Amino acid sequence: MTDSLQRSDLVLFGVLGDLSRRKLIPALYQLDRSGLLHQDSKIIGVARDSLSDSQFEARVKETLKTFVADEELVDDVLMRFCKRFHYVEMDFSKTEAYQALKAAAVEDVDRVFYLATPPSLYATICAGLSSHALISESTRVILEKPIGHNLASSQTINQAVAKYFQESQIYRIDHYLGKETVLNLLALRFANALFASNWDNSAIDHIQITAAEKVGVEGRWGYYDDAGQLRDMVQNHLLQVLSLIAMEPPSRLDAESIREEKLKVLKALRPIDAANSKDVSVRGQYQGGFSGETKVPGYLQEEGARQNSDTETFVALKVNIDNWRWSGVPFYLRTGKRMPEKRSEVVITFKKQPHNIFNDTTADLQPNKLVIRLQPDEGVEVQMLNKIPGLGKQMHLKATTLDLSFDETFEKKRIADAYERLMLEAMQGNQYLFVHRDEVEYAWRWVDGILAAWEQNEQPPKPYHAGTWGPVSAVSLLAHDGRQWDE
Ligand SMILES: NC(=O)C1=CN([C@@H]2O[C@H](COP(=O)(O)OP(=O)(O)OC[C@H]3O[C@@H](n4cnc5c(N)ncnc54)[C@H](OP(=O)(O)O)[C@@H]3O)[C@@H](O)[C@H]2O)C=CC1
Ligand SMILES: O=C1O[C@H](COP(=O)(O)O)[C@@H](O)[C@H](O)[C@H]1O
Repeated sequence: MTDSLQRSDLVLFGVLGDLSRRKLIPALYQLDRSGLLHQDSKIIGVARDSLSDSQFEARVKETLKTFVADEELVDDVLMRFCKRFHYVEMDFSKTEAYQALKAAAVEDVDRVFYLATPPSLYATICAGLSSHALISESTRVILEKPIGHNLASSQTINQAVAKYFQESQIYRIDHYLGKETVLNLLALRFANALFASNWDNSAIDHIQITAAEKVGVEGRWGYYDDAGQLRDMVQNHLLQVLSLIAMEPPSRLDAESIREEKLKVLKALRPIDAANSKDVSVRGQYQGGFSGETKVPGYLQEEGARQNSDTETFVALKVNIDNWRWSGVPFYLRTGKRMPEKRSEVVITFKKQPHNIFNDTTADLQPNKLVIRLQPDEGVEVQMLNKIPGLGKQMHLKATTLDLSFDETFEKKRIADAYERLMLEAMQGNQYLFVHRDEVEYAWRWVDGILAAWEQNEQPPKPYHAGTWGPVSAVSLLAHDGRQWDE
């Protein structure tokens, strides 16, 4: 399988960090196990701890034992995988330290630099690489999110990186774009005439996008308190999902065509400002409560918490897209920590039939729904009405579900983690699952407007108990329009 693969080597900055341990190293291992790493590809791990190659190898093995299922840890793959690694100790902020990397990266191959570091280091790292002639035309750089804290800081980062890399060399990660089910949105929309012809305001009543997490902020209070749920989840993941659902059909399945269409959606988002933010946005912050059976602390009682923080851990928004296709179709977005369950899904509610000929008192003509379960239990379901079998003049209807679970339909085929797909695509030089600079900046422009409105209107987060679906006002947001969240 590796014959058709392009060789590229990976340099992983921040190889000892949380993201590398939990996601990147396990994902690279899985790619190797699936025969998707070129046989000669090398991985250089870079961080500032002083470790010999054998100490580093022990860390890699320990990471894999923790984050890869026992039955997937195969001895010969593990041996091959560890042989690919080399560790370089360096302080990223010191220009002279890049000499050590230069000495390790002697082969003349395509190279991908993955910056799994705080974004404040991106410019410094790019400058260090450049000063040691480690960047060529074929070099690519992967940037982790968040790209900045607002529009201004994201522009600063993007400009700094652009001094050293062309846009075609920059791969901005949004890991939702690597999820199997998020990609399936493209198949669902553009491979099925059934949906393609019903995908606008003539057929759709409204759309809900939920990304609920059961966990709290865990050990990430420092980072999270500075960000909040709007910056952490809406600015990137939810807006990317929304863009894929709302965009016009791209003419080709390539980076340029898809990104152009997503960008048009971002440009068409109706601003949320001080005049409307109280009507169309809800902020929440969790208090103590229960996660399943377990009692859990509130946000302000988490380890490392600063008292009186008014950072939101929940956001609900009513979003309008001001264009021809979506005029009059609201998109309701919600995302939060410490929800009752982990669930990300898109629910498309179609319009009701204009007239009921059935005269069935047991069921009014409930609208059809298309539910796209992004995670867990990945799948697609269509809710529709059917006749209950039976003789008699009177027809009785029943709400029924056509449920296509990926697990059953595709015979329990393993679903690859988003980072596996994204690293594979970056190493192969395919940019279509990565975010263009303009998308990042338009998303920030819109999000900055919401943040400014919250500040101007003094909209503090409303409390909700851990283990619930957010503050009551999130329910009112839809109730006000005669709708309710899909549970
Ligand atoms: N963790 C996650 O789940 C997610 C993380 N991200 C993003 O990924 C990036 C990395 O996050 P995460 O792994 O959590 O962060 P960590 O702080 O856990 O890891 C950062 C790594 O960079 C190293 N580092 C930092 N400064 C220097 C320096 N000057 N010289 C050498 N090494 C340095 C750290 O070394 P040391 O330990 O010595 O400080 C560590 O190995 C961030 O941009 C984050 O926003 C995005 C989505 C999810
Ligand atoms: O980027 C992030 O995403 C995770 C949620 O990702 P998921 O794939 O588990 O849905 C979130 O927990 C984290 O706060 C955020 O930074």
